[in-house]
Amino acid sequence: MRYGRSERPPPVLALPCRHRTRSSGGETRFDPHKLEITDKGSAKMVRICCLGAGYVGGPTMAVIALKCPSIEVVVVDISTARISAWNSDQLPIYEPGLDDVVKQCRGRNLFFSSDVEKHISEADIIFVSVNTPTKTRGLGAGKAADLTYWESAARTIADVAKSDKIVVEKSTVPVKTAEAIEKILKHNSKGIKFEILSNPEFLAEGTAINDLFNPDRVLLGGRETPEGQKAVQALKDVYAHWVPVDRIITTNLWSAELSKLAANAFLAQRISSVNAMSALCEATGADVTEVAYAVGRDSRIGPRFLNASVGFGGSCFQKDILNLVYICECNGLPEVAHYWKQVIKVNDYQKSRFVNRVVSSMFNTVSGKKIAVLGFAFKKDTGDTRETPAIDVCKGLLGDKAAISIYDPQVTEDQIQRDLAMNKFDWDHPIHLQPMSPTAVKKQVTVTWDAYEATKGAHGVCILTEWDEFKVLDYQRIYDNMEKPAFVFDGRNIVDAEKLRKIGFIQGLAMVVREEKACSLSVLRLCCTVAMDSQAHELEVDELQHVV
Ligand SMILES: NC(=O)c1ccc[n+]([C@@H]2O[C@H](COP(=O)([O-])OP(=O)(O)OC[C@H]3O[C@@H](n4cnc5c(N)ncnc54)[C@H](O)[C@@H]3O)[C@@H](O)[C@H]2O)c1
Ligand SMILES: O=c1ccn([C@@H]2O[C@H](COP(=O)(O)OP(=O)(O)O[C@H]3O[C@H](CO)[C@@H](O)[C@H](O)[C@H]3O)[C@@H](O)[C@H]2O)c(=O)[nH]1
Repeated sequence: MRYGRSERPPPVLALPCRHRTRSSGGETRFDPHKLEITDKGSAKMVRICCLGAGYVGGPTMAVIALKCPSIEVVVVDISTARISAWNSDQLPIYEPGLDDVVKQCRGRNLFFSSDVEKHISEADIIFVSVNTPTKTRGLGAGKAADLTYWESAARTIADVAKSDKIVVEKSTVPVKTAEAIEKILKHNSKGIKFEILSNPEFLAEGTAINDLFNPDRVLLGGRETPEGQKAVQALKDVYAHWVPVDRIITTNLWSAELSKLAANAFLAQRISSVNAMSALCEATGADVTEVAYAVGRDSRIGPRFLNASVGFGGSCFQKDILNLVYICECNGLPEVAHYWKQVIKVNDYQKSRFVNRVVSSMFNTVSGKKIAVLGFAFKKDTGDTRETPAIDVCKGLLGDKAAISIYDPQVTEDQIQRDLAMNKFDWDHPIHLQPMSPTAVKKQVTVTWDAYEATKGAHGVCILTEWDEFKVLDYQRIYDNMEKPAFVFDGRNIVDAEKLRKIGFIQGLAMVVREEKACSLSVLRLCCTVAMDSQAHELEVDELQHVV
């Protein structure tokens, strides 16, 4: 469970009491163009319901509630544990600034509830922000998006709706999903009108609140009919409460759906490009940080998303690119599918390259050696571990029989053990539907709440998440308490390589030995090819001898 530091589930609190303003028995009509409820002629508060109280639904709706005090927002979920957590002091996700936003509007115009049907039936605009995992079996397994949760949400909407609704795709979905959803909704509609909009979310975890406050753009796709355009305008009016109108882009439905997959593919492609370059840098003595900087100074390329790393993680990039690959294949575009597949392949290569470097640097075996892992989340400022590269790295090291000691400021032991035991793609299903207890809890893994404890007695340290606190650890203290030779492998390029080298670490921080020295010391070659970084240092011969 992703409950932040504490392993104790948050207390279950009752939903705050609400006073409904809608008069009973009155015929309720929602005019999406005016964005107001007309109940026998009188203006009423707009009601939004969001299905899915996860990393997207929770923060997005909290910000809408904060920025639009005149709109009532209810977030519902089939996981009662998640809803309880949203109603408690310990929110189910860690996101800087989120607590503050929720505190300001929860109980005012922001509510969390398990009563899915009630709130669907009362809402005017329904956001669907449920899981869209990668299919694990059947047609398209391992690539296509599993739309089970989306379809189930659509069927519930169709079943319980009693008035016209705007249904907004917030989840990331394959292009043309709206068409399928329309069929489900309209087939069951009993004369009720549904307008489907695509409004993909571009927030990144760890910066979600800032991203929502100041989005680069808000994308709205709708049908090119008068009704479709009215619905688009209605949703535009919601965002216009705080987003400058020139940042609200409107497109047709299919462009909006595809733009989301395209944006993630482009972002991930930059990371795989720089990671591929990091391999070449290590082979040639170039410094990938310097290369990325020089490349990024070209205004046509830009500096962001060029940090070489142990590989990208997170719930979106891999899933969405696999989905894109599948869509290309289905549309008879194998060359295009192949192109995007390489982004994933390079990412997998980068993770296994990291493991190989650790093992080969440490004299070709980590069996029985304690390896400290600093950082388990897929990036800093989140407790999210979905598809984190740390899972693959730890599994790789465990495969070589290492004893791993993990510290992450936001990830619990329970979560780590579950991640290391879970099958591929299982993590992306609602939490209460995931396997309850991991079948193969790793005895080789310990988890601590302290970086110094994790590194005590270790032979090597792997930095796998770029938490700011790892930059300012007392590395002299860490070194003093480690087995010697002490190795550091920086998978995020965050520590000062030169400083660590002076302390005495054998820096997994890419030490490339000059060929002439290495050839006379061929037995020492294995400790020359270390980690992922940037700086190509010359490893002194006496240091090499010391290592051995
Ligand atoms: N996490 C991100 O940063 C991010 C950003 C942009 C887009 N997305 C996309 O948004 C969607 C949701 O992602 P997430 O990270 O919030 O997932 P999540 O797992 O954190 O949340 C999804 C929630 O939906 C609930 N749910 C499933 N079926 C439901 C139903 N029928 N009715 C009500 N609730 C239901 C689950 O219990 C779960 O709590 C995915 O399609 C994802 O690709 C995610
Ligand atoms: O230069 C970089 C930038 C990122 N990463 C890694 O890439 C992964 C993803 O990072 P980031 O994109 O910042 O976080 P996400 O929360 O996964 O956000 C991405 O995925 C979301 C879900 O679709 C989108 O909404 C966001 O726009 C998109 O940035 C993480 O493991 C990062 O450490 C790198 O290795 N190098």
